[in-house]
Amino acid sequence: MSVEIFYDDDADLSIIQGRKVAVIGYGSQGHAHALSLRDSGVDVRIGLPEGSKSRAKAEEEGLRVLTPAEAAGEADLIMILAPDTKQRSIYSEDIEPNLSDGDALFFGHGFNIRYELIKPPANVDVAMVAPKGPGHLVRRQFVDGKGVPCLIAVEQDPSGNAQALALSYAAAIGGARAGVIKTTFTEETETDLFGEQSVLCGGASALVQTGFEVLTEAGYAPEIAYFEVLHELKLIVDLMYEGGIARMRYSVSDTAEYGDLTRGPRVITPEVKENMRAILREIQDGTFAREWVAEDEAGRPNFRKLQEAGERHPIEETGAKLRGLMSWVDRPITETA
Ligand SMILES: NC(=O)C1=CN([C@@H]2O[C@H](COP(=O)(O)OP(=O)(O)OC[C@H]3O[C@@H](n4cnc5c(N)ncnc54)[C@H](OP(=O)(O)O)[C@@H]3O)[C@@H](O)[C@H]2O)C=CC1
Ligand SMILES: CC[C@](O)(C(C)=O)C(=O)O
Ligand SMILES: [Mg+2]
Ligand SMILES: [Mg+2]
Repeated sequence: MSVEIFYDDDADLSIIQGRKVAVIGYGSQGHAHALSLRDSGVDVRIGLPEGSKSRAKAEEEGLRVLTPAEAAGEADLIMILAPDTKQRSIYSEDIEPNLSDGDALFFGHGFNIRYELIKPPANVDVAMVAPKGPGHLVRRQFVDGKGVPCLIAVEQDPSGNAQALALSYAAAIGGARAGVIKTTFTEETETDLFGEQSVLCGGASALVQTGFEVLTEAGYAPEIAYFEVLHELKLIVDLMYEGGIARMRYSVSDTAEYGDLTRGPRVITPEVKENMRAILREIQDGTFAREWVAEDEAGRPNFRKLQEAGERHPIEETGAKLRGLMSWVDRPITETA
């Protein structure tokens, strides 16, 4: 199945420049969208509750900060970039009462629409602009004249203009420099959850931690294990990013390539593929979404326990020490890029 990919020449920036945009939330994605929209000549205000710790960061950048309800009332395009689990209540309390004919409701991820936690009225456009990358890098790439690819989707289109509006928004945050692919809320949500759980975050973290454990439990120095399975992973992935797996295999030694081809399938066995399929089924049938919403409503006890265990993993102590000696690696995450 072929996809439609759009670039800057396909987008009309004046469409988003003609709207009053409210960005609800100023975290990883919120700050990136808000600052890049502003730098692209868009009229932006930020919606954050009184007392939010993000308020000071947005104000330091000279952005106008209102409450979510005030921002939604003023704007004719509302982009929700608060945590997925908070969006349902923000929508019902602050946004829904402020929606009018012709408004557009935008999302950075399809979770709340796909799992029907938010059901917008028929008179507003509902669309998505989902960058395929962490927000701090979305902003960093924009500032560097580059861009992170984005997915766009349209769920409701009473204006008949929702796709052009989403593409214009994606261009304003740098996405159309890299490529904007048209998809659906369902496809974005399911592939995004699968990617972060199985490969990008869950799979990669578990692979690195397990490799570190195997080496250190066998008596090798933690510093050597860290460089081998974590630090060098970025250098290897950089080659894949630039030229695919083939370029990485071209650059590593024949010995490494033979080990890759013969041992890789012994690590990622058919059982691992079955596990990935089971994870995908839990995403598709709503099991994961129900579990995550219930965990959040219960105050996230299991989430916190697992976070603490991750922070206590010995690789973190070794890594902190080594990164502290490489000033170019230990780059702080900021909200200004
Ligand atoms: N992180 C990423 O890179 C990516 C995220 N997304 C999607 O973007 C959305 C935002 O995620 P992310 O950027 O990670 O979120 P973060 O957790 O980084 O930031 C959330 C922001 O929302 C604010 N917030 C919390 N409660 C409210 C509220 N009641 N009203 C308004 N604002 C509130 C927080 O403020 P405070 O400081 O007070 O907590 C914070 O500024 C999600 O849909 C996510 O799936 C999509 C692609 C990548
Ligand atoms: C990979 C995690 C992500 O989906 C992202 C940065 O794209 C997220 O939800 O943060
Ligand atoms: Mg993602
Ligand atoms: Mg995600």
